[in-house]
Amino acid sequence: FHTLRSAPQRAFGTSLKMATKLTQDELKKMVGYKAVDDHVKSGMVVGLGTGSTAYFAVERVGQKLASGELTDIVAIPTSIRTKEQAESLNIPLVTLDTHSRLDVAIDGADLVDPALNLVKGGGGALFREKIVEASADKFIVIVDQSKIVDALGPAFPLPIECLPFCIEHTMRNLEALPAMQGAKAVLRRGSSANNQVDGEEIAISDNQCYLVDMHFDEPIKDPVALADQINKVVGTVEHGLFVGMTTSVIIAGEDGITVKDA
Ligand SMILES: O=C[C@H](O)[C@H](O)[C@H](O)COP(=O)(O)O
Repeated sequence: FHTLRSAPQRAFGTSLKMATKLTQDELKKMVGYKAVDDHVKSGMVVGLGTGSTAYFAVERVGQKLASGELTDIVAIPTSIRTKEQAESLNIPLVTLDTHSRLDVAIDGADLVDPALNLVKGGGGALFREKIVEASADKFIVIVDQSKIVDALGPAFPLPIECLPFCIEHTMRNLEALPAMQGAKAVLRRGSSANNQVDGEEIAISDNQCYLVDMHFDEPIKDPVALADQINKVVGTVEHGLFVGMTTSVIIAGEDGITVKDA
């Protein structure tokens, strides 16, 4: 997973300062555990996110099921990797085909703006994340302070999952969208948790699709318009803009944990 994430680079300005007190993993664990402790109750249908932060939420669900503190939980994973982690923890799994409504979904994010809009998909899991999280009554986002930005855009590229067929044509059409503001499309290469291919091979998503990362020089002015325009490009499957979906964001910062509600 970490190697797949290496394609888009994030600026870790604030987090380096925090790391002198708590490591990045300790911060991720704090918010992952808190999200489960605060929002997951026995009997719920729970969406399990993907990534290095969501990992700790999945771990916590597994712990609480094993101890008997939680019972009668079923969960829906948002990637093959999360499915494998959940199975290793004996978390009972179902799918959207049998459970179309979830009580809660918990996941990380690559960027969070002041309106709690997100960029997701740095780990390539955005389609399964979006279909699951759009079906949840509550969507809880867990991040460390480094993911909080004034506006989506330059701090982390926007991933778009696309069908492989004539990918260069689709990339040109994405670059030409008015709300794309001249962002440059880059086909993601390198390892993926799914196909375990290293080097210059094109990264393949869990859905056997390609990932195109849109690199912005300036803040995205209108995420709603951009999401709408991307959805109309033939050849795209889903994009990493999660607009108007967040219920709460739990943030680990140098002064402890804060919660922002939508
Ligand atoms: O595809 C990956 C997901 O959208 C992740 O939730 C996102 O990339 C954040 O991952 P992490 O918690 O590892 O920074």
